[in-house]
Amino acid sequence: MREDVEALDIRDVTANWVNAEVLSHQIDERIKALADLSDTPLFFGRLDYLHAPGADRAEGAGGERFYIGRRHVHDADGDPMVIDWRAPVSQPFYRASRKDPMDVGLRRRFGYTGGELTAYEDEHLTDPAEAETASRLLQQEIEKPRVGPMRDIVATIQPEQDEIVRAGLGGTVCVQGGPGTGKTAVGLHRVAYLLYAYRDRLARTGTLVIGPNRSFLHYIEQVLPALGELEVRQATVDDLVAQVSGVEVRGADEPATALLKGDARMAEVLRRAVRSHVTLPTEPLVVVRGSRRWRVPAYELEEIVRELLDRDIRYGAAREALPQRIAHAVLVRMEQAGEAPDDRVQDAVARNAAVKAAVKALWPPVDPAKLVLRLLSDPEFLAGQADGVLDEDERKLLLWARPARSVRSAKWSAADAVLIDEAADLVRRTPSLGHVVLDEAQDLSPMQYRAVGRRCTTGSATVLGDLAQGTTPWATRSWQEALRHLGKPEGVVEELTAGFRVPTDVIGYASRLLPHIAPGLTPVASVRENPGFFEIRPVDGAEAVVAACGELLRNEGSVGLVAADARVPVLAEALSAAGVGYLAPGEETTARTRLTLVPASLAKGLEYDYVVLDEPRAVVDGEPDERTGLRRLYVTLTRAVSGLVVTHATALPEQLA
Ligand SMILES: Nc1ncnc2c1ncn2[C@@H]1O[C@H](COP(=O)(O)OP(=O)(O)OP(=O)(O)O)[C@@H](O)[C@H]1O
Repeated sequence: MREDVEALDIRDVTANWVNAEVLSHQIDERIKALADLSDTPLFFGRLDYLHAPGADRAEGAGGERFYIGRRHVHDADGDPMVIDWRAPVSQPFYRASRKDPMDVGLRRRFGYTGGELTAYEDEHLTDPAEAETASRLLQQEIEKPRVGPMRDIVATIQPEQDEIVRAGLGGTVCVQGGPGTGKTAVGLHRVAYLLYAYRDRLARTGTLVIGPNRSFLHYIEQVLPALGELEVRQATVDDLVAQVSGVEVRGADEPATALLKGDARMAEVLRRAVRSHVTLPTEPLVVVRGSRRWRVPAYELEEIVRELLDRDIRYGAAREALPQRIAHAVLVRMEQAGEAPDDRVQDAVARNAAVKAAVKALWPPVDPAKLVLRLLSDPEFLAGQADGVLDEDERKLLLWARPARSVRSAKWSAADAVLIDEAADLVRRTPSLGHVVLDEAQDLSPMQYRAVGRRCTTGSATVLGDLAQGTTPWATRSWQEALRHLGKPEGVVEELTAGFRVPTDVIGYASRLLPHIAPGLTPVASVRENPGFFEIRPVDGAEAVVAACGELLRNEGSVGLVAADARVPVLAEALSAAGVGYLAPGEETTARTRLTLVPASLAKGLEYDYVVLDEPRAVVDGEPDERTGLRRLYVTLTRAVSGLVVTHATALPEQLA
């Protein structure tokens, strides 16, 4: 297939050089998408249907056999050899069961070792004599040592995951799932599925994956390209709002201030602040044209302004409509005086200096950043807009101690940028994408949910998160509430509880924290057969922690040394002193360097084959309050795939007892 594309000769088919450039770009992209990936086999499954799908199921009608793979492959005649895993015909590979065989007689899974076909496994779903067995290949896949960035899971997507992956584009899905239940994997595969099933629509509107930080985005960035999808944008919420707000984030807020700035009530304050720029007219408007003067009385101008204020349109759109509305009022007067003005006259009146001046006075332009600057600097302005919404203490929290002089010199915080983004949307509607995947959603503030929501107003979203892993002061308390802030109250909440990452003993230990951090959540049930390696080791200093890393590095796979942010420098020094090389989160492991030193604040969403967790007490104490500390600890305890060593010199938090 690649050779066919490479051999295309487009010299005679393009009318001009622009067409030729566009076509040759498309061909390059196609060649890239068809690249061979070493270690990635073309197919991983086979389905033998009892009848040809879609055909008459009369007795004697022949069955059909399909190979299932990462992408569609056809032979020289154009006949399919491998069916894309996302095609409807492939669905039984993930969903068929003995209870509902979906017309499949045989399901075969292929196992590979380094790209070589080394095993297969058959299920005769309609044979009553065959006993149900767990898939060895699935077990092997899950137990495989982890190295490098995240991989796709197309060969082993589980039925409950597949339901989410293949949910239609129309609806918003929210997935609550404990650590390692495959939320990120499911979200990424869902994008790939949607791009397949709704290619044209999404090609126009676009898709976006939102993650918590750069290192996380690096960790997941290769999954979609491996599935042949190269066009999906990945960003953090901060990246998104930075683009619109145009301000550089150089400041930080106290937790209480950040909490308030992220509160949904700020949206109302901003709405009022934007609208406060509109003034109702007190003077009539006089337009001079030639020898005639046309007068629109103040009460009529007021009607026009009020009507625009009542309509559900953006401030900027109303501002653009206002000159024509006024011109129309002038035209009515001209007609009453016996003139016959046409559209051109109306346009000319709309551009008349007097009309322009009136618009400027009645409905002045609003600069979103300047507006937020004023709210945070001017106590009287803030009090006017926040009346009945924020009390006096709250308003004090918002006001800068030293008011900024200009947008450029202000020390904007991340939460300020979100406020500017909200204000910008009040002035001009944010364009909507077709689908947005929001990962680690539990850490978003209501205002951040709104920022994400306005990027998919006419599209849908996949929201992924774990209430127990919320570590911000504004962490999500309920998914229904989050969906409301997102503007998708009709979104459906699903729960995943089967754990694919963390070994039984380790998840059992970490789950002791659940009653303290998220009572009511179902603990994760590990599907790994290997109980994993788990040890709690009292140590007397950083050297002993480094020694524990050394021991674990004797195994295959990656090792993560996870520690409270404040302990990272000490451990970095100890590692260097011992001559042990290490990476930062998101950097790719190599054969020589398989150890990553992970600050607790960046551990979320990542995983390592073996983990040394340094000093749990320090992880808890590194957070402003105990519940957040215990949640951070829960995150750090649940990063290991094959084994965990907890090292500690001070007493462990009593909640782990
Ligand atoms: N069906 C599956 N088959 C094989 N591996 C799977 C499957 N589902 C998930 N995994 C693996 O389990 C690990 C955890 O998945 P993932 O990171 O998506 O979980 P998560 O729920 O997002 O975790 P966290 O809450 O920690 O962010 C990954 O290595 C992923 O590839």
